Amino acid sequence: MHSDSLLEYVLVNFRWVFVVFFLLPCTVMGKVWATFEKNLWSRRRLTGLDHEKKVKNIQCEVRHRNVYAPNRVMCTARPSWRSMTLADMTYKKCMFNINVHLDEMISIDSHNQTVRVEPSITMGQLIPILIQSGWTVPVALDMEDLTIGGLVMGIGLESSSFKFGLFHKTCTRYELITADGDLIICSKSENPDVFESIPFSHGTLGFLTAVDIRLMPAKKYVRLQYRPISSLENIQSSLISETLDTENNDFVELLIYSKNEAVLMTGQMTDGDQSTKNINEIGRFYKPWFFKHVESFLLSQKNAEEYIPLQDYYFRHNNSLFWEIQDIIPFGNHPVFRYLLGWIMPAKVALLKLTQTDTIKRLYDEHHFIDDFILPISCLKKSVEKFHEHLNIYPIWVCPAVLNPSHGLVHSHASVDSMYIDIGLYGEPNVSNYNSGIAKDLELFVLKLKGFKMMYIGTHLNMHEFKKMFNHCLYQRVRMQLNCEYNFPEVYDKVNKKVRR
Ligand SMILES: Cc1cc2nc3c(=O)[nH]c(=O)nc-3n(C[C@H](O)[C@H](O)[C@H](O)COP(=O)(O)OP(=O)(O)OC[C@H]3O[C@@H](n4cnc5c(N)ncnc54)[C@H](O)[C@@H]3O)c2cc1C
Ligand SMILES: NC(=O)C1=CN([C@@H]2O[C@H](COP(=O)(O)OP(=O)(O)OC[C@H]3O[C@@H](n4cnc5c(N)ncnc54)[C@H](OP(=O)(O)O)[C@@H]3O)[C@@H](O)[C@H]2O)C=CC1
Ligand SMILES: CC(C)=CCC[C@@H](C)[C@H]1CC[C@H]2C3=C(CC[C@]12C)[C@@]1(C)CC[C@H](O)C[C@@H]1CC3
Repeated sequence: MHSDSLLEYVLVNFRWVFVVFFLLPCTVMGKVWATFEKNLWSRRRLTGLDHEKKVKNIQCEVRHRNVYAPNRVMCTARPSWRSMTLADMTYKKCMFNINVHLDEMISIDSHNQTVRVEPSITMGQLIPILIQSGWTVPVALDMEDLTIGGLVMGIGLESSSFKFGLFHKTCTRYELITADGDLIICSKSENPDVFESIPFSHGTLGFLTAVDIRLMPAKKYVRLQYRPISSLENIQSSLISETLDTENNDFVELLIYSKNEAVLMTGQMTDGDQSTKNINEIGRFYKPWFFKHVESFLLSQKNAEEYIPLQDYYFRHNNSLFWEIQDIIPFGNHPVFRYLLGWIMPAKVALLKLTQTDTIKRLYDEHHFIDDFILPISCLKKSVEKFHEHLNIYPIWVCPAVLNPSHGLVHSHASVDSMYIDIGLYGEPNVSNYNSGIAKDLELFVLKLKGFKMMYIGTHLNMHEFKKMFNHCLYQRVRMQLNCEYNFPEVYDKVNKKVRR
C-alpha cells in the first residue's frame, strides 16, 4: 500500500486510538485545571472595576495599533483552533490581532432581568451559574464551547428560537470598542443603528467587551414529547403547526432520519410535581447519545413523553457533537464504552481541531459536509428533497427560528415576522457523484429561495451574491460612521472560502 493511503487508512479508521487515549484524558485534565484555577485564583465574582481595567487595556492596544500599524486591519487574537468551526481562519495571520479574551460574568440584574457578561464566556460556563441562581436565557445554545461574543458576531439559534428568534434578539445592550479606541454603548435607545448592525458583523465594526442578555426564570425540567412522523408533507405541516403554538410550546426541534421519516420534539419548561415520573437525566455519562435515543422512538413508532433536567436538555447534542463524534469514535455509543469511559467524554472540539493533521483536514474537505442553511419554513420539503439528491446525509437537524424584518444583515424578507428553519447537515455524503463543488450549488439554491447560510464554515458565494443574501445598506452606513474602512475588514473578507480553509 502506498504510504499516503496507509496514512489515510489509519487516520480514518484509527483516529479513535489517539482521541480515546490522548485527547480525552487531556480534556479531563483541562477541566480539572479550569476548576482549580477558577476556585483558587478567582474565587470572586468579577466586579465592574476589574472589567473597566480590562476594557482600558484593550483601548490602549487599539490606540497603539493606530499609531504603529495603521495599515493592518484588525481582528481578535482568538486563535483559529479555539473557534467552533471546521475551517482555519487564515486571515488572522495577516491582520493585526487584538486580545479581547474577556471571559467572566459581570453581574446579574434581577430587577431588570438581565445578565451582563464578557464576550468570551462560553455557554458551558454561563448556563450552570444562571441555573444555580434560578435564571436562564431565552435562547441557550446546545454546545458548551460556543461563546457569547461569537454568537452575537456570527449568529446562533436553538430549539426556542421559533419563539425568541436568533440569539442576538435576546441581547439588549452591547459595549463596543471602535476603530478609534473609543468605548460606545449600543442599545435600542443609544446608537440604535450600530445596535442593529452588530449581529453577524463578525467583529468588523469594533470589539465587543460586554453583552447584556435578557433573563427568564429557570424551571427544573423540560417536558419533552417525541412524535415519529412519516412523509415529508406531514413532517412539514406538523412542524408548521407546532411553531404556531407558542402558548403551549417552549421548544420545537425536528430530527429527520431518512427522506420520509422524522421525530418531531416539542417541549415545555416545567417544575413538574410530586407525581412527575419518567425523568430521564440524559446528561449522565452512561446515557446513549441523544440522537440515538430519539431514533429509538422512530423505531418503536410510538409517541412518548419524558422529563429532562433543564441543563441536560440544553446540552443534549454536546456529548455526541450532534452526530459527528460517531465518525471519530465509531463505538462511542456502545454501552461498554459508555460505562467505562463515558465520563471522560466529550472530546473538546478545540483539542480535536488543534491536533488534526493536514491529511485529516483534507479528508474532511473532500469527503465530509458540514453546513447550516436558514430557509423559509415553507421550503422544508423542497429543500430536504434537494439535499437528499445531492448529499443524502442523515440525520438532518431542523430548528425553526423566527426572523424579524429589520435593517440588519440577517432579516426576514417579508415585512412581518416570518418563520424560518435552520437545516443542519453534518456527515459523510452518501451519493456517488459527491464533490466539494456541490457546496456552491447548494448555496445558490438557498439564495434563490431567499434563505441565508451560517458562516462558521465559510462561503463559496462571490461578493455580489453574498451582498444579495445579506442586506449591507445599514451596515455600510455604520461602517462609515465608525471609521471602519481602513481599520476593519468587511464581513465577506472574513467568511469567504479563500480565507476560511
Ligand atoms: C472526512 C472524514 C474523516 C473521518 N475521520 C475519521 C476519523 O478520524 N476517525 C474515525 O474513526 N473515522 C473517521 N471517519 C469515518 C470513516 O470514514 C468511516 O468510519 C469509514 O470510512 C467507514 O468505512 P467503510 O468500510 O464503510 O467504507 P466506505 O465509507 O463505504 O468507503 C468507501 C471507500 O471510500 C474510502 N473512504 C471513505 N472515507 C474516506 C475518507 N474519509 N478518506 C479517504 N477515503 C475514504 C474508503 O477507504 C473506501 O475505499 C471519517 C470520515 C470522513 C468522511
Ligand atoms: N447552534 C448554533 O447556533 C451554532 C452556531 N455556530 C457558529 O459558531 C460561531 C461561534 O463560535 P465561537 O467559537 O464562539 O466564535 P468564533 O471565534 O468563531 O467567532 C465568530 C466571529 O465573531 C467574532 N468575535 C468573537 N468575539 C468577538 C469580540 N469580542 N469582538 C468582536 N468580534 C468578535 C470573531 O471575530 P474574529 O474573526 O476577529 O476573531 C468571528 O468573526 C458563530 O459563527 C455561530 O454561527 C456553531 C455551532 C452551533
Ligand atoms: C447547530 C449548528 C448551527 C451547528 C453545529 C455545527 C457542529 C456540528 C460543528 C461546529 C464545529 C464542528 C467541528 C467538528 C465537527 C462538527 C462541528 C462540531 C470537528 C470536531 C470534526 C473533527 C475535526 O477533526 C475537528 C472538527 C472541529 C469543528
